[in-house]
Amino acid sequence: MSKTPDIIYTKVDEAPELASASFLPIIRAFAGAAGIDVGTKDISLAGRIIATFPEFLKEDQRQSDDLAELGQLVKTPGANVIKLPNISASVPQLVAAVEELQAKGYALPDYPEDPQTDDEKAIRARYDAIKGSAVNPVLREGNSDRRAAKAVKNFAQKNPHSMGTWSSESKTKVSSMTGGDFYANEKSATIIGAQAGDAKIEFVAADGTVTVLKDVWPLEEGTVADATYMSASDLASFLAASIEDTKADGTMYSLHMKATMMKVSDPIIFGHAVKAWLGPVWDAHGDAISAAGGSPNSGLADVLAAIDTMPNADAIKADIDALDRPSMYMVDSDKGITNLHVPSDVIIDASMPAVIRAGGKGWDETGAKGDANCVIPDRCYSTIYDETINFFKANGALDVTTAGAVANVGLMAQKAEEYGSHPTTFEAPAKGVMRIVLANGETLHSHDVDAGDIWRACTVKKAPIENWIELAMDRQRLTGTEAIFWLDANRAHDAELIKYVKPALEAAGVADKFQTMAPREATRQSLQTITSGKDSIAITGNVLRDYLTDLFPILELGTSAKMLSIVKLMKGGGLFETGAGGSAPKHVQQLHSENHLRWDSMGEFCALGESLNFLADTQGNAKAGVLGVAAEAATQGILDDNRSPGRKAGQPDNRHSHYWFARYWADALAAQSDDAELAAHFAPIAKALADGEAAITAELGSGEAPADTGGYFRNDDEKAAKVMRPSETLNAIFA
Ligand SMILES: NC(=O)C1=CN([C@@H]2O[C@H](COP(=O)(O)OP(=O)(O)OC[C@H]3O[C@@H](n4cnc5c(N)ncnc54)[C@H](OP(=O)(O)O)[C@@H]3O)[C@@H](O)[C@H]2O)C=CC1
Ligand SMILES: O=C(O)CCC(=O)C(=O)O
Ligand SMILES: [Mg+2]
Repeated sequence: MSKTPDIIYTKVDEAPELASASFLPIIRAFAGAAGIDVGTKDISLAGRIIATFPEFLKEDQRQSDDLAELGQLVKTPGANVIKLPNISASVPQLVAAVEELQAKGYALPDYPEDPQTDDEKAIRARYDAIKGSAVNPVLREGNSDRRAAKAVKNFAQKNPHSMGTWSSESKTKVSSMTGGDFYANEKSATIIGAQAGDAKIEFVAADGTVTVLKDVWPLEEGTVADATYMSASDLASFLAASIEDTKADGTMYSLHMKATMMKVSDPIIFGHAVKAWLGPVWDAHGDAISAAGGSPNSGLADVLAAIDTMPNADAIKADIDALDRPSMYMVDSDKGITNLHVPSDVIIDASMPAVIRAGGKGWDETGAKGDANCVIPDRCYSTIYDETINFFKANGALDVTTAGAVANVGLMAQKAEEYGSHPTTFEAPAKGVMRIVLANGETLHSHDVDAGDIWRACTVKKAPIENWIELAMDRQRLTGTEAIFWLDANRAHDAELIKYVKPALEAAGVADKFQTMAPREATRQSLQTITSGKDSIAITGNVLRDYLTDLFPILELGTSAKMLSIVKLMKGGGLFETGAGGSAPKHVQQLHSENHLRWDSMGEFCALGESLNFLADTQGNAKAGVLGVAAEAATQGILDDNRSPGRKAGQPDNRHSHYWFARYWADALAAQSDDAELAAHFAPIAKALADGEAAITAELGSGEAPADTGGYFRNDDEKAAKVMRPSETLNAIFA
């Protein structure tokens, strides 16, 4: 068996993958000089699709299941993985990726939108496993430590990004249900003694017939197990009312969900919103639209495309146009893409901070800026956005130049909480009872449900909870700052967690260093703390980890892409995620049309330094330590000299920032005295990089439209290398 590389750098999609075409060869050249082997694993959407269907493909088209291999590796002490953001695909994205691969000669099966035969159902199940957030939960075998490196925070304070102004007159608000939601119906318990073992999830129909929905659901001792549901009829009433409410306010309508991460429940909720928006048109034509292949769960775009194929398309569209609706928050007003078009276009962790950063503003169909009604049906976490908006209305926008930082310690390991609930989420088939039956025959939780109610169960295991509390204690001790457990004693699940947290803090004698507050109160207090220039640590569950590590960085730094994002794996390895941001589809479009890549690799720079230092610490690899310290100096150099990419074609872009990173890195290695061999090796490289500056920056170009990388979901490696490594002078230095 071949040796596992010292560091694994993931192959992903979209902008970060394009950036890798330029940056990875540089990393390999530097690491190679120190005898460090950097391998790759393909976790891209296209790669995962190809790995799933070998029997449809020619021998030379097949590829290994790298995600599964990586999923094993992260459970070993030697793991050292740099994980870039990958696509968590909605159905429209998945279908587009399959179509691109088919056009490239991969004889993949079509995605069965409406599977009928057993074969189609089996194919659909295999595709569904690729859908949504299929990667992160597999790799996150540890809890999350996300924060801005000191240098990054200092840079943001000295170079504040643009922020919209907040007025106390703003009509922007968050709207949530007042009952019947997941928050209202949650039940939670900790598994003890004979309750442990394989549980079942069952649906009991009104006539007593029992259907087993999940046969083997292992629940270990100490696991916190929850169940809850959202009433479909309460949701529908709420959505209809929220449209009227938006009209009365004179604002624009927007819906904010996480259809990628919550890949079962949230597309259903999204579908309800599409149906509510279409109102009487859906009532009249819904069945026919469905028969024509239109699925509201896939968004308004999918429904409109189906209508286009119908004989009475014009009449239906006229009815839609005639609806009395408020204005709509747009994803792209130039292209007519509404908030309801595609479920993956408006992802709450990025979309709500965008509205808040802009001073509560969105853009409507005409491209006009205005206030928005931000509809977030469930109340479990919507309060954080509501409170943030209230805070800025009362106090004005955050002053970036003086604000402190909110770091996050997030409970994430082993598919913690809601983000692990996909296999245990069900739409109730009829009126009846949903229940969890334990190994000992006891019913743990049960709910009376109606047809269409969205019921889900989820768990968090004991070891991850204990590890999370320890991580929180470590971070608090190392920083000495305010530290808040964002837990709501009135919420069933949080109350179970508090039973772990309180005694653990008391046993360690540090209870006085921590506070526990419900999300709304914790939001207010954290905003007060950073407004006064101090720092806070938010210790949260998995969903708030996701939301807060975009919300605060986007307010404080302008983007979450610059965050340090460390996952201390529970088996001893390290997973270094690059930033908290996504994969920025807009950036790819800009590269293709203008040959400018505005992706900022700051997240990769930070992760690289951490990964090398981790290699030094865990493997006693002194050369890795020298490279790691030098990489940190290079990151500092990028910040000090403002070498990050500009947004517009013609400005220095991602490729330029990699040149500068290489140069600062080589300078630091040449200048250090801990390793004479490395210093001698890098001295001539540093000189060549400096001497070549004029030629290299000219060759790197930017703004010579268009650029062809040979694909969107699957680039042609040679073409991508040509676009992303256009400087012969630079390439020759690392040849
Ligand atoms: N960890 C992971 O694997 C994650 C994956 N995703 C996936 O990414 C895709 C898009 O997600 P979405 O949440 O819409 O976010 P985007 O990737 O579109 O990011 C939102 C905006 O943030 C800015 N941004 C993000 N990263 C960078 C960067 N490195 N450099 C400069 N600017 C940056 C860009 O602003 P501007 O356009 O103004 O330049 C961008 O448009 C989806 O497929 C999603 O599933 C999302 C989150 C995390
Ligand atoms: O896995 C995903 O889809 C998104 C993850 C994410 O947004 C995060 O962890 O911040
Ligand atoms: Mg996120």
